[in-house]
Amino acid sequence: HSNRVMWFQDLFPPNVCPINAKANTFYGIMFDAGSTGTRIHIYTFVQKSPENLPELEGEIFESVKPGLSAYADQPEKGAETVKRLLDMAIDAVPPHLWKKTPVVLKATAGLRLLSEEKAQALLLEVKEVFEESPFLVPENSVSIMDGSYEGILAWITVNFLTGQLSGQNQHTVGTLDLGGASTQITFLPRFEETLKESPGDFLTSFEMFNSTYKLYTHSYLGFGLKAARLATLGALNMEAADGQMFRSSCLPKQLEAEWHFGGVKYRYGGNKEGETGFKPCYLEVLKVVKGKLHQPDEIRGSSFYAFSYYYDRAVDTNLIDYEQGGVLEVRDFERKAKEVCDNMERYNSASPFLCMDLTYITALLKEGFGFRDNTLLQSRPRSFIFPCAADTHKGRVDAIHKTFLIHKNFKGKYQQEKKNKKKQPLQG
Ligand SMILES: Nc1ccn([C@@H]2O[C@H](COP(=O)(O)OP(=O)(O)O)[C@@H](O)[C@H]2O)c(=O)n1
Ligand SMILES: [Ca+2]
Repeated sequence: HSNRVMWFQDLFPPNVCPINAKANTFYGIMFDAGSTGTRIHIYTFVQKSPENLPELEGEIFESVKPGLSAYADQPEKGAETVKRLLDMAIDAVPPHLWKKTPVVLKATAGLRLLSEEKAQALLLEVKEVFEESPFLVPENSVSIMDGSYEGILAWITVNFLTGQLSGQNQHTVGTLDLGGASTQITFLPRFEETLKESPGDFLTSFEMFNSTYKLYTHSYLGFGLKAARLATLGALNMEAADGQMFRSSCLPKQLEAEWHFGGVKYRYGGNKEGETGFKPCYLEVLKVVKGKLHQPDEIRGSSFYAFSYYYDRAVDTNLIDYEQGGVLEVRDFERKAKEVCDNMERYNSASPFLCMDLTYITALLKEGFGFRDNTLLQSRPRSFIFPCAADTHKGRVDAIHKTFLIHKNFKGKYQQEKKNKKKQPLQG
């Protein structure tokens, strides 16, 4: 693939990727507190001249598991995981810039699922860690991110970085993010009908680069991959699972195991005597999604950019390449689900949940959102869009995509590059 010149290589020339401090360098620290893990992004920006906007020069990334919500009952321990990540920033940012470097944490679905009380306790402890650090702590620096904002940021990132938000012919692509606890769908409606038929809170307008965008976006809480496992097992929203055994036809017959999620321990297993395989599993999973999601007509035919667990499971089952990603159809997930579920014993080296996960993805796409079998999904590794991303982060499309700050910062550079470079959108 080395002969494929990507337009963004000029945005992020490899030789400027490493972080090296210069006089006009400044930093920003962003935490993505997801339901399955906490991640730190330490960004370096460089202002080359006073009239130019600063440019992103590099990123340091690190992550820990589990996510903050696993510490629902030990908020101090949760905050400690944040502190350990923040210590990396102490090493990465030169001391004279500490006081000018903002630190922000945005929590997503894991904390949304907790009680207000437990979520606030965690956020408070994190805030304390920030305040004890030498960094700049802006107001409201530690908060739960709104679900529609989460969807919009992903959409902007993908479409901006693929060059769709500048110039005339804007062919934006919708985004599908499948997290651990929630899932987002975001697209730019082309038909008046969609705007009329959608619930009011599914539509959000915002302005960027002198255009107004009215997006369809929604975050479904409890429909992330891990939450869906619990829902399928009938164990979602159980404060204490009391050692109860949850069984499913989506799991290997003989399996009996334990699983921790959101600070709760669950026992789960296969249908020892009963049925297993794709058919009964699909029926089980169907109960979780059927009639629960809004189905905008116009998405049936359009293609989407799918990442997070869509990407992970597609890679796990060799539907796409880890480095390159690829294009697949909704029915590819179904084909794989059948293959895995109907040969469960053969797949026992992988996660015992592989059958359930693939079946859920199939049901979510088809019965949940109403996609057609042949709807195209692009699933790309994060490194495809962010070639400078740290190696540890390869294969991940960033789900929180670092706030408007960065998009604003890219603007000047991007327009400059476009003049003498043909952009190459993501394609098969
Ligand atoms: N920077 C990141 C962070 C997470 N992810 C993916 O997001 C999924 C986990 O979701 P999450 O822990 O953020 O859960 P939510 O809080 O979004 O529901 C995994 O598939 C991760 O690989 C990503 O692609 N890029
Ligand atoms: Ca996420």
